[in-house]
Amino acid sequence: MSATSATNILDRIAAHKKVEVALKKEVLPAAQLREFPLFSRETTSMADSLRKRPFGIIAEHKRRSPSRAAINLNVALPDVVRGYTQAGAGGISVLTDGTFFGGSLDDLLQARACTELPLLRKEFILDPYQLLEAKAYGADAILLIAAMLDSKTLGYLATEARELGMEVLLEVHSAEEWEACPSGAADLVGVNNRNLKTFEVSLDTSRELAARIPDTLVRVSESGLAQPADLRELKELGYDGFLIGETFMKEPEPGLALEAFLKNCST
Ligand SMILES: O=C(O)c1ccccc1NCC(=O)[C@H](O)[C@H](O)COP(=O)(O)O
Repeated sequence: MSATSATNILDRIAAHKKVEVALKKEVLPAAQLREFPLFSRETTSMADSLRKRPFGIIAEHKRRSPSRAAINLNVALPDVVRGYTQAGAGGISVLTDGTFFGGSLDDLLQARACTELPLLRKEFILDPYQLLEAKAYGADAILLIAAMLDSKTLGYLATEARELGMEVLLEVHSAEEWEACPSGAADLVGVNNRNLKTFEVSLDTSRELAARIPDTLVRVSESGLAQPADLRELKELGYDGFLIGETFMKEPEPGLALEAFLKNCST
């Protein structure tokens, strides 16, 4: 996709999501989600899992994306999730958006059946209904994107997620976005290196924001991480976690790719 057509990707996703969520509420009322067996499951802390590892990687299941079209349509999700688990991931991110990323809530459910690691529901969350879905399908943590939410909605969704026992990964793209976030809304702060207007990736975003985020929060660098040396540098700057999708998913066996990557992080 060209930079021009990507200019308003978050706006386009948000417009689509509003319609999608309204339809889903008609088909499956919120009260029924609360009856799902996993709804009462005790969650696992993504923050703790990342912090206890030398390099806490949240490895992502990602078939395709607006910036890359097809990344890997040939691997089975259970193989990816089991491979990531065996390789030493600190957590797993599952993209559940269908239209733009080719994911689904069924992917999250399958992932839950394949690992005890904390699972992040990677979704464009605008409505508390999506939090109920996340819990019902096995998530331990959810993503809130500062660029998509006003401060009041962000604070409200964060509180609701915590009441359901899930942690909040709050994603920011700039210092301005971070400063505008309500305090206390995040358990983990994700600094996204991908500019969602141009799709360009620059680790300078993580470098610039590192010192602005207090070390009481788990700092996660997201997107465009392809080299173990990048992780070593960002760890020195204070990052506890690293969200990585394409680098592993573009390989025939993403789990083996993560295993090799982690070996090189420590050498
Ligand atoms: O990846 C995209 O093209 C994208 C476009 C628009 C909104 C979000 C997008 N990605 C979501 C993510 O946050 C990444 O999948 C995640 O950080 C992993 O990134 P990468 O390691 O570069 O696959």
